[in-house]
Parts: sequence; C-alpha cells; structure tokens
Amino acid sequence: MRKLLPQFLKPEALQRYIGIMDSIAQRHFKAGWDDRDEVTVFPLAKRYTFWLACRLFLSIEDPDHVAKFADPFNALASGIFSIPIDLPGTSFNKGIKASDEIRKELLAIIKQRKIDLAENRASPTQDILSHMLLYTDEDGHFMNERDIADKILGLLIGGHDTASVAITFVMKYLAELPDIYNQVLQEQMEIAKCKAPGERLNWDDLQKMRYSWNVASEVMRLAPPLQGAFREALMDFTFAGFCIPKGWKLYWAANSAHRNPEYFPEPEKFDPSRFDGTGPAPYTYVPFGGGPRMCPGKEYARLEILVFMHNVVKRFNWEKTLSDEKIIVNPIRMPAKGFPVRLHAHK
Ligand code: HEM
Repeated sequence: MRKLLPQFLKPEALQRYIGIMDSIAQRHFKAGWDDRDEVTVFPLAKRYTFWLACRLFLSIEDPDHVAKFADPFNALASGIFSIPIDLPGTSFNKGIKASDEIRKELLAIIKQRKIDLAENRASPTQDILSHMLLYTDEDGHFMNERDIADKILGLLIGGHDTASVAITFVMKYLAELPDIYNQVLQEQMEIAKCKAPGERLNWDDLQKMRYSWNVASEVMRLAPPLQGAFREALMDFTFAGFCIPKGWKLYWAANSAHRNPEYFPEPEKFDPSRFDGTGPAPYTYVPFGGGPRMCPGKEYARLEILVFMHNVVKRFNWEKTLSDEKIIVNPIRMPAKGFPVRLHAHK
C-alpha cells in the first residue's frame, strides 16, 4: 500500500482530474447550496468529498449508486472509531458488516471494469481503479482484485472525514476573519475572470491559488483534522530527558507541535504568511503526518480543498448562525452542530 498509493496520487497523476473535480463541485453547489439561505457545512462537505471519491476512484456518478455506498460507508467510519466488541448491534459489529458489504460491491465493480477495459469500453486513465488494474510491479505482476478492493477502501476511509473537516474549518475561519476572506475572494475572482463561460479549472489555475492554500494550511495548523498517530520505538532513545525503550508505542500530537512558539511565534494568531517561501521547518507542521507513513492523499486533499474554496467564495460570503458552537474531538475535531451558516450570494 505504502509503495503503491503515491503512484496513483502524485501531482502528475492527479492533474487530469481537476476539471472533473470542478464540474462535480458545480453540481454539488447547485444541488445543495444555491437558492438556500442557510446550510450546515459539515454534512455537505462530506457529501462533496464522497461524490469526488466515488467519481475519481471508481467512476461512479449515478446518485443512487453513490448513495448505495454512502450508507454502509458511514457505518464503517463509525465502526473504526469504536470499542472493539463484536456483538450484534455494536458500532464495531455494524462496521464489520458494512465493510463486507462495501468490499463485495467493490469486487463486482472491479470485475466489470476488467471486462470493460478488455473490450475498450473503459479508458486506462479514467480513474484510480483503471490505474490500479493496469499497474504491474517490477516482475510484471498485476495486483489481485482483493488487494485493489482493500486499497480503494483504504483511500475512501483515509479521505472521508479528514478533508471534510478541513473544509468545514476553512469556512469557519473565513466567516470569523473578513480580511482573510476578502483576500481569498480577490485571488479566486482573478482566476475566475480569466475563464471563458463553462471553462473548468485546470492545473495552472490551482498553481495560482497560493494565498488560498496558505490560508487552508494555517487553518490545518490551528485545527488539524487528525490529532496525531502512533509510532513504535525501533531502538532505545532519550527525548527531553526521558528514556524511551525499544518497542514502546508513542503518540505524536499535531496540535501541540503546531502551537510551539519556537517555530510558530504568537501561535494563536491566524497568520497565513507563515507558509510563504519554504514555510515551516521540517516536522514542525504535521497535519498530514511525516516520514515514511505520511498521508499519501495530501496532494489529492489540496486539490479538492482548493476547488471547493474557489467555488464557495465565488458564490457566497456567509456568517455563523451559532455564535458559540462548541468544538468536539471524537476523535476527529469538528464543530458540534456541523457548523450551520447563513449564506449571502454575491450579486
Ligand atoms: C485534509 C485532509 C487529510 C488530512 C489532514 C490527512 C491526514 C493524515 C494523517 C495525519 C495520516 C497519518 C500519517 C502518519 O502516520 O504519519 C494520514 C494517513 C493516511 N491518509 Fe490522509 N489525510 C487527509 C486526506 C486524505 C485523502 C484525501 C486520502 C485519500 C485519497 C488519504 C489517505 C490516507 C491513507 C491511505 C493513510 C494511511 C497511510 C499509511 O498508513 O501508511 N488522506 N492522513
């Protein structure tokens, strides 16, 4: 998984998907945002990232087919973060059943795609599934169907709540910081003005979204979607005067790393310019982790967040409807009520 995934998710492989992301974003806004006065951001952001994943990983576009995945998928996501008691009715048990259901569906899709590729009804570059099916290792071996199903499942899980939470917090900070919102709007409108009617975003447009990405990066510094992860000590070592024996499990925490005043002066201040130039020192900024197990979906997430930001600021500004909505961590950090906002469409 570690060796293979970056191949499918590296910038060169993802470039051709930007136009598709933009057209799905437009459909998403038409269906869930346009003509509404109020929306709740988190469930809508989840729907957007899930539509994208279904299309870009598997070429599933039919809303009924997407819904067929979405329900068991939510059960699976809850099952992953639950007490592991496998008895009927527990979240864990429902999660296992849901993963069996999704895997069965994925295997059916994989079999059909193999036939479609052989009969030239599917394209080798249409999505990540086609890439995986045609990939051979250095000995010329193809990946087996079960492996591919598990990899796609891993991608769907890895990208499910994380990017939706990042989008939700981007909207929250933009609602609270009108100056920052205005600068994002200006950058995005300059890109929008250069497009012909109906023309989709492309790779060059995304490269121009420097300020917007600095803003999203600063949002993920202050509100990292994942709090951290575990590592195992491979040898005895000493850290800050503590002896850590080989084999111990350690937890690295993004939240405290991101608030270290040595690397982030005035850590509570929202300052996107921290990401200008080469940005923070290595391993001080870790929303996507670091080292060999770093998130393979980082570039994919960057694209989907920027395409979302472009589409939302181009259409609206917004204000919070709850002034004191609590932030919960369970285990992903998110606004307790999903961040309801009042929308104001641009004239
Ligand atoms: C803002 C969005 C995202 C954030 C903040 C995020 C964050 C992370 C973090 C912190 C890890 C653990 C890294 C480590 O242990 O060093 C991780 C792992 C992972 N992420 Fe992401 N992720 C995001 C989006 C995505 C997306 C969109 C995908 C799929 C396309 C994805 C797929 C994965 C996978 C498969 C792993 C496991 C890698 C492994 O265990 O080796 N992530 N992510």
